[in-house]
Amino acid sequence: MKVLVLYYSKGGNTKKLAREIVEGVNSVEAVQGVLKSTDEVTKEDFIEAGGIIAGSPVYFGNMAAQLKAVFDNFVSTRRKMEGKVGAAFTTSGDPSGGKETTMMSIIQAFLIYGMVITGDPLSATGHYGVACVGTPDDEIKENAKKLGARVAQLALKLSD
Ligand SMILES: Cc1cc2nc3c(=O)[nH]c(=O)nc-3n(C[C@H](O)[C@H](O)[C@H](O)COP(=O)(O)O)c2cc1C
Repeated sequence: MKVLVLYYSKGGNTKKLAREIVEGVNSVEAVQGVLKSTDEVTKEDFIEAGGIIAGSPVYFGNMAAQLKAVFDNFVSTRRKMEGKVGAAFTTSGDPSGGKETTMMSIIQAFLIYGMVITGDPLSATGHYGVACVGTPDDEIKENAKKLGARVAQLALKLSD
């Protein structure tokens, strides 16, 4: 079982979070994390994954155009994505700069792909996903690993 960790990052903050999340995915036995940027990802990565955790910097309270373009361009995979797990992560510049609205924009795309959404577990924040201002600190990195592990566990269960 593969879980795709997909990200766009210009300055590196969101990429740092993605790296922690894929570690969490790989902590679950029988699940392989696949870390891809929006430049690298292919339609096969979508189809082969049991779950996708997608992240973007907050751009005007929304996901960056580079991630939106992947969802737009991969629409032909939609019928093959139903029932897979989807989750979101983000980094922002300002504390109230739009982290939740950005994660919701990613979650909205997953819903329309027919996917099953999860937030981060209650042992992390129990909210919309993993998010931070700027570069992730140690606590956020732990939460990122927990989100990765949760999606991996759910993807395994849903594939039964
Ligand atoms: C075009 C653009 C729009 C942005 N819009 C917002 C915003 O609406 N709210 C916010 O808090 N930060 C905003 N930021 C700041 C980024 O979200 C923040 O610096 C982020 O951590 C960058 O991630 P990266 O290092 O992975 O590229 C914006 C940055 C850019 C370049």
